[in-house]
Amino acid sequence: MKVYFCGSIRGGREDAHVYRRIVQKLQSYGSVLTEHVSCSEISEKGEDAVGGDRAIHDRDVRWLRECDVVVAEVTQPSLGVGYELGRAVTMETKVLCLFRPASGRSLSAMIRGAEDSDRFVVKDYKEDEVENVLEEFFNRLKNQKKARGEPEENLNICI
Ligand SMILES: O=c1[nH]c(=O)n([C@H]2C[C@H](O)[C@@H](COP(=O)(O)O)O2)cc1CO
Repeated sequence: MKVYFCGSIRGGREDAHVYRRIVQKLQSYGSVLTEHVSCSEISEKGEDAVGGDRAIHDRDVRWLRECDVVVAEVTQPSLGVGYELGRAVTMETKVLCLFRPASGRSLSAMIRGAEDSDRFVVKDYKEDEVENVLEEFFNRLKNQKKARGEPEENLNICI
């Protein structure tokens, strides 16, 4: 299974340690295409990519098309993450958004209001619960897949 992880880069790197924790857990489910988002070496300046921002955008949109599921940490507001989520909705890819109310922030209505408890799931959580929240989500996906009689090794969760 291919997972696309979204987290803030130019929007601010305050939550990079949480992204690391999420990506570590996601790697137990499959390959994380955007592992770099969780790297402590990536600053608010973003990646120093050959081809610049165009190359970053085109690669990420290609990965979005390729992935089976999108997981986004949305506590730190980020234009790029919002854009990725909008593109994922259009592609009809399954999305999990994770938000920490303890931050004192209020999640955008365009994310919270997109929740449909199926294809677009928004979950409030506390940092120490993150592995359990992911486990619950991926177990549910597995069960949905089983119910549809899909083969175990191809966890394609675009419903
Ligand atoms: O250098 C980058 N590399 C990259 O992959 N992104 C993608 C992945 C992140 O989920 C998202 C972050 O967007 P932003 O930088 O606007 O916070 O955009 C964003 C940047 C910088 O904008």
